[in-house]
Amino acid sequence: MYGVWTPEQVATAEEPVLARTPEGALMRRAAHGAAQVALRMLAEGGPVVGTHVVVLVGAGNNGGDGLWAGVELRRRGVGVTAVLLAPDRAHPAGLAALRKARGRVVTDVEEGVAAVGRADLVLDAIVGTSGRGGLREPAPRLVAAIGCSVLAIDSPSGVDPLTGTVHDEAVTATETVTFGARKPVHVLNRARCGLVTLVDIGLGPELPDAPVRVLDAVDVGRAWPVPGPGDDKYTQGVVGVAAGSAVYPGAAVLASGAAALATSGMVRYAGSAAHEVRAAWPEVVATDHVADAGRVQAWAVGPGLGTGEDGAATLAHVLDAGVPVLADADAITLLGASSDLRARAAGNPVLVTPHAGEFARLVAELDGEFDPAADRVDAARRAAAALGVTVLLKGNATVVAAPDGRVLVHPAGSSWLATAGSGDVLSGVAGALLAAGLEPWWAGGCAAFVHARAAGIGAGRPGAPVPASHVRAAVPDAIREVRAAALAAS
Ligand SMILES: NC(=O)C1=CN([C@@H]2O[C@H](COP(=O)(O)OP(=O)(O)OC[C@H]3O[C@@H](n4cnc5c(N)ncnc54)[C@H](O)[C@@H]3O)[C@@H](O)[C@H]2O)[C@@H](O)CC1
Ligand SMILES: Nc1ncnc2c1ncn2[C@@H]1O[C@H](COP(=O)(O)OP(=O)(O)O)[C@@H](O)[C@H]1O
Ligand SMILES: [K+]
Repeated sequence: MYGVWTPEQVATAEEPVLARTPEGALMRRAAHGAAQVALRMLAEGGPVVGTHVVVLVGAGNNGGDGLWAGVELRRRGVGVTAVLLAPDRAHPAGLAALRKARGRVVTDVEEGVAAVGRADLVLDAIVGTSGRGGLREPAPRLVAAIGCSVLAIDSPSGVDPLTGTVHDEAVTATETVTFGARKPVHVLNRARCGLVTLVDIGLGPELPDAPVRVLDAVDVGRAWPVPGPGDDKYTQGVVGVAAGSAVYPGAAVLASGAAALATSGMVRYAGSAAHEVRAAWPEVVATDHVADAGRVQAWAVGPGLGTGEDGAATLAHVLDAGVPVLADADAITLLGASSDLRARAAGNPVLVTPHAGEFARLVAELDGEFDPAADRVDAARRAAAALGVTVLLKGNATVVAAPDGRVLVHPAGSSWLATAGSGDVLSGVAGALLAAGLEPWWAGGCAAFVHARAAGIGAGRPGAPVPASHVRAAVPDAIREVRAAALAAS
């Protein structure tokens, strides 16, 4: 597990470190780390001596990092051109050092555009953690001229460091090198950051508890339920899947199957697709109504359920059952439209798994601002607090927010999971984990992790779509992988 800190928290942590280190030392540490990454990137194309790097230098300390990194690159025989976007405000010491190292300094925008066009590598030192809003001219013109690899210093300029949202013209980095701590942009917008390298500049002891965390394979493997010698099918937790429908049985079949593959206890199914579920998964005990389903340790409710009276009655039944509940799809729409159902869920171990559209319906009747497009971590956290349930907001970066404020982010490796039915697979996996006793925040985080890995494995070789049934089929291999990681780490 690793932590992610807000730019504000990182700035606060920097203060005491700045106070006890010689002036400029922290920036030199950061710049040294950036230069190492730049040299590695250059070396991938052959000898670094004689290559040409352009540093886009903004007005703040981010520009200072870029200038000092340029100084180190000059010492390694790299040609360096610094393009100053705000010539009067470029970091004075860094600029003087680069001039001394015989780096070229350009202030004319046309000259800068031409230099960018000839570069082997661009260092984006336009703006870092203090960047706000869209890039101001002339930055967009220079960014638009980039045609080679880019190393973003701290964060890709034009992408909000706190939320990962993109404003107009922004840098798409091949790699990003960051300092002291990862910031939200690095997990919320992987596509813009590329590979992220973290350089230690000694902030560790000064950082508070991480407001956002990211699970790794070892965490997930350690948390995954494994039956012991004394276990039987009941003691491992029985999961009930309340999904439909006879017309569209796919959701029920996908969710039930995923539940059967995720943990080894028992799956019950209740709903109008009982016949189809039984045919596809003979091990699932299927009935038509939740009232006849028998005892379960958690319910996964919603996919294909319908949003009419029957669906509402089913949801009310499972929310009153006194066991953890995973609510997805139609169950989310029903919750959003009924304060009575929301009251039954609040304060209980409930995990809701909306995509963007379902999230909007879920919070429609709540007071306050919930805008995932502006800040998905904040939106999920507020929704979880307001509803008193754990919210897993789906998307390229999945956010899992508990009502007590804990947040996990799972950055997807690719976007192939955005395929019909893959959410039903996630429901089955997460429901099974709830039944096995994981609390909703962990169940959501572990399910999202294994779901994404299953998509990668199910696709076979990377670079092609993966249908939801292949994602489901790859769940056991994904579990094997995280368990192997946990065993290797112990
Ligand atoms: N405090 C320190 O000693 C350290 C700071 N570090 C670096 O310093 C950075 C933060 O430095 P600063 O706080 O000076 O701020 P930045 O350099 O991130 O940005 C501030 C400057 O960018 C301009 N700016 C803001 N938004 C803009 C936009 N949309 N378009 C164009 N220009 C924009 C502002 O007017 C201001 O001049 C970090 O990202 C990191 O790279 C590192 O060197 C580590 C140590
Ligand atoms: N752009 C994306 N990149 C990666 N994963 C995505 C992206 N968009 C959606 N997903 C994931 O795909 C799944 C889609 O779920 P959902 O929208 O409920 O689909 P369905 O209802 O068809 O089953 C979720 O796990 C979600 O996090
Ligand atoms: K930058």
